[in-house]
Amino acid sequence: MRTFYPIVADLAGKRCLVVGGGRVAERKVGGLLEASAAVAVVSPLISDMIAAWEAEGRVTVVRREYTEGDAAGASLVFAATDKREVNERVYAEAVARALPVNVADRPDLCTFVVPAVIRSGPLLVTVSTSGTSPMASARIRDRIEESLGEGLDRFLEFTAEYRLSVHNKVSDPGLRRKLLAELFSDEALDAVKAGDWGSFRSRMLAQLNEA
Ligand SMILES: C[C@@]1(CC(=O)O)C2=NC(=C\c3[nH]c(c(CCC(=O)O)c3CC(=O)O)Cc3[nH]c(c(CC(=O)O)c3CCC(=O)O)/C=C3\N/C(=C\2)[C@@H](CCC(=O)O)[C@]3(C)CC(=O)O)/[C@H]1CCC(=O)O
Ligand SMILES: NC(=O)c1ccc[n+]([C@@H]2O[C@H](COP(=O)([O-])OP(=O)(O)OC[C@H]3O[C@@H](n4cnc5c(N)ncnc54)[C@H](O)[C@@H]3O)[C@@H](O)[C@H]2O)c1
Repeated sequence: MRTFYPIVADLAGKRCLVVGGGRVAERKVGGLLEASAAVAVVSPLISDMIAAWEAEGRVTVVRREYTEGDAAGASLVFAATDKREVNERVYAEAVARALPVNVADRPDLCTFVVPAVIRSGPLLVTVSTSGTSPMASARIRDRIEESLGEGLDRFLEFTAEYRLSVHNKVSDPGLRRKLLAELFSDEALDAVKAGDWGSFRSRMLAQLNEA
């Protein structure tokens, strides 16, 4: 089995090439837009969603078949056509340019795979089966999402601010660790899941005041 290395990439403003404009390409484009990438699609036909993103100026579409050279200037390359031979040519160009490449119908050729994700504010949970079982990744993601509940984004906003205050106010490393451990306790996460962490928040703020 291949063992992948996980990274969380900043693609804001980076040119990402998606070859193909169908269902799979649309999912990849959607994920790239969430990360504010500069997405270029090359495909004779595109889905309605990709056309809508193009109309909003969020995606550049070139309506023709892929030709060698399309990957110039890209940071990431996605081969997502329904033609195995075209996907292989996209792969070959990306490899020749030493670019990371994802090939929709060939996990063996992917130099990176795309995980199933949960986003909540700054939180990003990613699930991968190392290319072997994508639907399992999606279902396991769903289970994790259920276990977290809603409202984590606001809690994480609070914890980021609280953490900064602790760092600014408390110099003793032992006390810092104690305050932060309590902030990320099971009790807190359970209260967030129940949608009722107001009293927990007040208690934490009072503790910080006294520290
Ligand atoms: C997680 C997710 C992210 C995303 O795409 O954004 C993703 N696939 C998703 C869904 C999904 N994909 C497929 C089905 C139908 C059921 C099935 O066939 O199993 C479903 C389920 C559905 O549609 O619900 C079919 C499929 N997928 C691949 C092949 C090729 C092959 O295996 O040969 C085939 C067969 C095509 C054929 O029939 O020929 C390959 C890949 N798919 C991956 C990612 C990478 C491995 C991820 C990992 O490590 O786990 C990898 C290797 C490359 C890549 O695409 O990056 C996304 C979840 C979306 C969500 O968030 O809900
Ligand atoms: N990785 C995944 O998550 C995943 C999931 C399902 C299917 N697949 C595989 O991905 C591939 C695409 O599936 P789909 O459902 O998006 O297909 P689709 O039929 O919806 O779309 C195919 C797209 O490829 C474009 N295309 C065809 N020839 C082209 C060329 N020469 N240059 C540029 N674009 C070209 C078409 O215009 C069309 O937009 C299939 O091989 C499928 O087996 C992968």
